Order: sequence, then structure tokens, then C-alpha cells
Amino acid sequence: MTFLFRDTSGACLAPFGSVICIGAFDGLHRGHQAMLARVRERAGAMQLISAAISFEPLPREFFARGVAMPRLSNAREKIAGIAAFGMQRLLSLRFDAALSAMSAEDFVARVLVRRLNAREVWVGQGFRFGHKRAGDFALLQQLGPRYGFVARELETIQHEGVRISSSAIREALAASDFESAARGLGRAFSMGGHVVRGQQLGRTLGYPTANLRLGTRVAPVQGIFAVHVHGVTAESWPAVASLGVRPTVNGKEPLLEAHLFDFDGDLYGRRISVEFVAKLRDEEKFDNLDAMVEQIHLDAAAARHILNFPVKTAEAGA
Ligand SMILES: Cc1cc2nc3c(=O)[nH]c(=O)nc-3n(C[C@H](O)[C@H](O)[C@H](O)COP(=O)(O)O)c2cc1C
Ligand SMILES: Nc1ncnc2c1ncn2[C@@H]1O[C@H](COP(=O)(O)OP(=O)(O)OP(=O)(O)O)[C@@H](O)[C@H]1O
Repeated sequence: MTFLFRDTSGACLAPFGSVICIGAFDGLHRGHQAMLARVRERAGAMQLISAAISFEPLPREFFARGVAMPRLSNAREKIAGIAAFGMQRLLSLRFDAALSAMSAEDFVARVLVRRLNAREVWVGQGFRFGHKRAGDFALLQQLGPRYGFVARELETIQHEGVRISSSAIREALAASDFESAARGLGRAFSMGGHVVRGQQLGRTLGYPTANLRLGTRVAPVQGIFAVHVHGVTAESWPAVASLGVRPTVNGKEPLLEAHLFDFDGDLYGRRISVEFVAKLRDEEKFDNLDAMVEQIHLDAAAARHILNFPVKTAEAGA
């Protein structure tokens, strides 16, 4: 059971002491997973509370001041993921002007010590925190004895000699390198949500789609893709998907739309997740719907080929 809190001040959340990790945790990649597993293991062995401290918005989003920054997971997915790793406390701090102005020493005293009664604090190599990123592992080591905690550094989790990080995974996705992203994440990159009603134009074009709203979230990928859709049946379902604003039909809001091959059913309201397999092309503004549908035929054929899901012929069906 995870208890979620948002504030730096308030009652102590672990009166008998805690083992803590700190970070942005965007995407919960293999480095994050190793960190959470270590904290859970140490807390279990020491009979203390396991806790993660994270931030919403992500610090990089706050500092971007309104410029949209892509992220791997939305807040809901991140929180659910950290909870699934068995953290007993999750301090998802509001990253605002006040928090960004808090000195590293204050962060230690107020959050790690007063709020969470830290006994062990885990960070990765090179981790920085506090105003102007002035706090580091050395500072934690220096302050630990005063406050009764031990600073611990996690070994760096790498793939082929390269440190796994959220930024590297976002870059891999921007370059449509889904294999490299999946190696870092420890699973395929996917985006989930509830299926909402679209303009119902797709079915008249011959390509009905299950639509997911992205809300304020900025996706780390854009364009037309071969995908697998999860959450429809026990097996994943092959599909062709578009993630963009649909300039041809004067769309504004970004949508993730998936056309499931040979599927006939109602998906409204259902929670699905779309696993990206390969990028086919960038989104385009077509002069008319016929031109777009012609291109979608080609997209569908390309996706079927990539996903090894050929069109069923009359003979095969007979
Ligand atoms: C495989 C695929 C490719 C698409 N490519 C484009 C595109 O390049 N440009 C565009 O404006 N819309 C594109 N769309 C989005 C369509 O405009 C959208 O599906 C259509 O307007 C139906 O919308 P509806 O689901 O709201 O009815 C694509 C959709 C699919 C399924
Ligand atoms: N590959 C890794 N090996 C070990 N520890 C890691 C690794 N990646 C992140 N960590 C640690 O996990 C915690 C959370 O990581 P955080 O999300 O802040 O960094 P990140 O994944 O490197 O992201 P970014 O690329 O945005 O800096 C931090 O303490 C960080 O140092």
C-alpha cells in the first residue's frame, strides 16, 4: 500500500525512520527500477518505511516555462508505477517557484529529515538537487551524521557501456529507435488511456479509429506508426496509428488514434495501451480527404507487413 503526499511540510510520514530515493523518475526505466528495488530491499531488511520523492511537474518542465517538453510517462502512470514497486510512501512534491528556490541544505533538513525521518538516502551517480542544483552526494554524506542518516550511491545501470537515463530514452524515441528505447525502459514504449469519441469521420473514410486524448501531455513521438494495441483481448491487436493534430481535418487537439486491423467492436470507454513498433512517416496536411485515404491505405499495408498480419483473402477465410 502506497500513501501519496504532495507537500514538503506536514506531519512526519515515517516516525520510525525511512529509506529514501529521490528523482524525476520519468518513464521508470531500468535505472529507476533498480533504484526502487534497492530501496524496497533495504527498507525491508532494516524494518523501515520505503519512500520515493519525486516532482510534478518535472523540474525540466517547470524550468521550460511554458515551452512544451516531451515526457515518457504522465503523472498518473509514474505514480502508479512507483506504487507498483512497493514504495510505502510517495512524496510527489509540487515543483514550483518555492521548491525551486529551496536550498539543498533546507531540502535535506525539511524534507528528508523532518518529513520522512531519513535513515538511508539513495541517489544515482551525478544526481544533483536543491536550488541551482547545488546539492550532491558529497553534501548528503556531509550532512548525514548530523541528522542520523547514511548517504548511499547506487551503481550506474548501463546498457553496452552507456548509462540508462530518461533523456537518452526520449532522444531514442525522437529518432524512432524503439528498440533502443525498449532496452532502456525494460519494456516496449507505450501510451495508454481511455478510448474517447472522435468526429466519427474515420468510419466514413473506411478507417474507424480508437482515439486517446493526450491532454496536456507532450508525447515523445509524433507521426504515423505500426503498433500493437493492448487491452482489447488477452492478446495484443495489430494496428496502424496516428499521433498528431490532424491538420487535414483542421484538428487542434493532439490525439493518438489507432485503427485495429479486422476489428469489429465497440471500444468506447475502455482503457487500452498502444505499443509503438515502427514509425512509418510524419503527419501531413493533405489537400483533400481522398488523398489522405489513399495514403492511409499505404500506411495500413506497410503496418500489416511490419506486424506480419496480412489481409485475410476470401480463400483463406473460406
Ligand atoms: C493511419 C492513419 C494515418 C493518418 N494520417 C494523417 C495525416 O497524415 N494527416 C492528417 O491530417 N490526419 C491523419 N490521420 C487522422 C485522420 O485525419 C483522422 O483519423 C480522421 O480525421 C478521422 O477522425 P475521427 O477518428 O475523429 O473520426 C491519420 C489517421 C490514421 C488512422
Ligand atoms: N542508469 C541509472 N543507474 C543508476 N541510477 C540511476 C540511473 N538513472 C537514474 N538513476 C537515479 O535514479 C534517481 C531518479 O533518476 P532521475 O529520473 O532523476 O534521472 P535520469 O533517469 O537520469 O533522468 P534525466 O535523463 O532526465 O536526468 C536518481 O537518483 C538518479 O541518479
